[in-house]
Amino acid sequence: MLLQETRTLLLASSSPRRQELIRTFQLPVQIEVSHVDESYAPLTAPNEIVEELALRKAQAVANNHLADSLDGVVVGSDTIVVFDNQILNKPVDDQDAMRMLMMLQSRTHQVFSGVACIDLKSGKRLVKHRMTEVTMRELSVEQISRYIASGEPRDKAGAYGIQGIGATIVVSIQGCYFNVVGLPLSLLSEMLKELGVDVL
Ligand SMILES: Cc1cn([C@H]2C[C@H](O)[C@@H](COP(=O)(O)OP(=O)(O)OP(=O)(O)O)O2)c(=O)[nH]c1=O
Repeated sequence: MLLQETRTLLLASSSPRRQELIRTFQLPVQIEVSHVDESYAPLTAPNEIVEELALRKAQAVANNHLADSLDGVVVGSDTIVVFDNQILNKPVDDQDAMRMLMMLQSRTHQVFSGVACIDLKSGKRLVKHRMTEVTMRELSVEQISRYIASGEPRDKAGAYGIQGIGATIVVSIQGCYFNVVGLPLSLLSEMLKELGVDVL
């Protein structure tokens, strides 16, 4: 029987969630944090923002391997929350988290995640995104304050984490759950397949 050649996935991310999620593929994973400028032009559409930033992150790591012979695929990702045409990134402080959660409670918002894959051998680049709709329950200022005090909102787009105690404030979702957590696994596995890497 021919053993399938295993190629390394280079995850261009500092996000512990993404690191944990990509390991579910049971493929060799290397983490290489990319330090890129995450600014974007005003009025850029959400899908374009997440695709552009995912590619920027992946490209920065790919550039570090131009001279070596590493046979792998670099994966970059970016997640934003969109409510009423407003883009919510990670909150800058607790007050910002309060502003975001007051806006999101009792309503439905969109979560966009972009994924970029760069094949180091062929140079082929793929960039796609997914969108998930999330509906939050009604929250009082006191409940939001207690949630912020838990520390969970701090490093998350939209100031909540569906995978943590934030699960209790989400009523329903439509679309991919992992897209909300920061890495849409079914989309990523499809993209890897296109580059010749079979997860299953
Ligand atoms: C909405 C939501 C976001 N998030 C997280 C995923 C991302 O880590 C973060 C969005 O910030 P990003 O800028 O996409 O990612 P990051 O800075 O954490 O990591 P890196 O750029 O190095 O890859 O929000 C959750 O963990 N749970 C959620 O429910």
